[in-house]
Amino acid sequence: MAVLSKYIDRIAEKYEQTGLTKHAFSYALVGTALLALTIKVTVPYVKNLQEGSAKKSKTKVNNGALTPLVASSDSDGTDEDFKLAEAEKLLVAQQLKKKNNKNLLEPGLNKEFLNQLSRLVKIMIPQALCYETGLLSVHTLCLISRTFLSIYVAALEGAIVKFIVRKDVKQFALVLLKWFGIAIPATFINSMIRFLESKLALAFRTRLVRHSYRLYFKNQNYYRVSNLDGRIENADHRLTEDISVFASSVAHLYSSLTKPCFDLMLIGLALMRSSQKMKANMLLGPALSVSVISLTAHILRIVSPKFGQLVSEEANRYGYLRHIHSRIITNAEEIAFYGGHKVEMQQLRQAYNRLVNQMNNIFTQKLWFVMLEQFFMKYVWSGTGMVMVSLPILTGGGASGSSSADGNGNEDGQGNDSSSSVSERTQYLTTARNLLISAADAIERLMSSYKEIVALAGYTYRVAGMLEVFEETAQGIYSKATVAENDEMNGIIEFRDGKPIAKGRIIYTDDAGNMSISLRAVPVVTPNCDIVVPSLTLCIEPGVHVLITGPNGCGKSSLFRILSGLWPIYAGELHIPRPVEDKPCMFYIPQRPYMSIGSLCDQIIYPDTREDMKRKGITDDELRNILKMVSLEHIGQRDSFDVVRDWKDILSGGEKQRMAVARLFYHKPRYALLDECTSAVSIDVESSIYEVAKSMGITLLTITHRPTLWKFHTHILEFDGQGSWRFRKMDANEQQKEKFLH
Ligand SMILES: Nc1ncnc2c1ncn2[C@@H]1O[C@H](COP(=O)(O)OP(=O)(O)OP(=O)(O)O)[C@@H](O)[C@H]1O
Repeated sequence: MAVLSKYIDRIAEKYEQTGLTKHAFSYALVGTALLALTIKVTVPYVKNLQEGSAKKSKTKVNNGALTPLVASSDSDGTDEDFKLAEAEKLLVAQQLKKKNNKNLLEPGLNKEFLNQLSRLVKIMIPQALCYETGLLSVHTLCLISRTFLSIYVAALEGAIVKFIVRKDVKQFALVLLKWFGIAIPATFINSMIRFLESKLALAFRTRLVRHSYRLYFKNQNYYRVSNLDGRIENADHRLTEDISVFASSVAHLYSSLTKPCFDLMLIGLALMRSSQKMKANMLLGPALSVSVISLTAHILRIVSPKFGQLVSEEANRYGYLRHIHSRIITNAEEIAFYGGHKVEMQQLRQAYNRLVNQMNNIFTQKLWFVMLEQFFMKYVWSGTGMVMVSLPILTGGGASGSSSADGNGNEDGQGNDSSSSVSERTQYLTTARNLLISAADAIERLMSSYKEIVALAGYTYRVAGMLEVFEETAQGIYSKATVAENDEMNGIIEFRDGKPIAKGRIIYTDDAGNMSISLRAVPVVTPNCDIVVPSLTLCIEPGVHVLITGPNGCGKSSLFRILSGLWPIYAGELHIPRPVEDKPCMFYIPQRPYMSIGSLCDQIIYPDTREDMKRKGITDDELRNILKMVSLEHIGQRDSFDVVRDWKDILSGGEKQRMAVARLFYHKPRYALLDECTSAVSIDVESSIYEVAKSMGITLLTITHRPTLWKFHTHILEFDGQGSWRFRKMDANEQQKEKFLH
């Protein structure tokens, strides 16, 4: 810098000889620098504008097609970027549409935030006397002790400087020793504050997690939230990441709000006391500092970006990125068979790019805000602090008298007086300076906690929103963006506030003599409110084995979802026998069986636990026998019942289906809902499975496309795919259908 200015000076001198003054030269230099800066800022902006309009015109020419036209002159890289940007825009548009549909408030420091926060606080601190309030009390005690220690340390440092100025070695050594002594409790309390903050965050998180897990598993909410309701995209992210960040920021905010408040209160008192000692005006300094701080805080509040919204959007995008990753992991084999890595990678890149864009946006907004914040806090406040500290000395009663005595070069006694007053003033100045630094630090933390509060609003919105949705879906209140009300539905589905009302009833029968399942005018309606079958009325008695047929998408599996209570019943009545302990009424087996985490035994008894199995008095030998019934005895011989393996990957498709049937034989329900559950099992094993099931007294409701299974059924329910259906007894010829087909 110095070399540069010398060089500029020399050039200016040269030009002075030609008649150009130094002033004119410096004006020209500053003007050129400003012009260069303006060009640097405006040119990229104008370029961006031009590119934006060029892209717009490109898409217009394409007549609104989703993929934009690719100009032949463009390089590959630009085309790729352009396509990604377009795909990203589509994603943004989709999310915006969803947001508009949700019609929810944006997160921020408002009444809604306070309401949501108070609801969450009640969950995190359920009683006045609990583990959390204990932690909070100890934490508060530590914070107060820390403030007292800071004031004491500031006073000690003032005394150290006083004894240095007085050249009093003995006293200096004594105070220094005290200063070291106090360091031990001070550092312990500092570390304790951090420890308690982490413990508090974990305690809050645990309460929230337990509460939300309870809700998540209430009334099959884990299914309803993702299948029947469209408000929460990634429940897993909200249940893990968001709750954790929310709990940490609440705990952090507690200490970053309370400690500065204590600091300010006690430091203010200490400062006033030391001003009083100096016989100066006690109120002038605090009044000045309060007005400067409130003015700067007001300016900062006005110009502060909406961090709450920004953080919430970032969390959304991060959640989406994780969602895509987990989809790829879940469907890795299918994607690999299709060779779909290009499409999947593009989707990942898009999701990542959207996250990066949002993060960049936050960084840019933070850059200018932090600059202004630092300017106020580091310079404006320091200046005010200097004025505050000097005011008692400049306006104080004792100061001027002693300085004039000093100046006149008085006798020894007066000389001693003046030197002691100088050391007193130095002590005051050092103590006041230290206290002011602590106070400034406290105010800075208070101001930055505003940002934290706004960010917390974002997390509160996501966590409280999740709990709200869980509570609603548990009660059967769903909201889906794709649901549209139209005239055709009016007779069947009733809408209130744009949401469909499930008016149908499930009635559990306790009559041991009537164990039939009956549907009375029940419509089959999808979660999007599409009516698949307008009205279904039938009665299935025990021993009435029903074969369900019809074209794809006609509502066969949907009927099972209604019977199992997964989908709401919008009208009519469903009568089912009340499930009694140890004997479920219905047991559903899907085409793609689910393998749980655990041992071979856990697979067979799912969803029972080992304790349930013991209680029912079922032995390992019986399990072996069940495995034999489904021709899986080799698995039982290969592994012990207790060995834990990844059964999803170890068993073949057919073996997994047979394992699912083993569960049926273990539970022995009244009715079995079999949804193409033996499609990968060989025909001979399949036939023996059906025979065993019937011999166990299980009534079969089977969806199948295999004619070989017809003979095991007595009735047939046929859907035509247009909403009509027929339920009738099968005739003898139909039962022997397989023979006719051969
Ligand atoms: N979760 C869902 N959300 C919205 N619509 C759904 C959902 N599940 C199924 N549907 C729709 O409901 C209709 C009936 O589906 P269902 O699964 O009952 O068909 P299906 O008769 O079992 O067909 P397939 O023989 O192909 O298994 C279909 O049009 C399907 O698109």
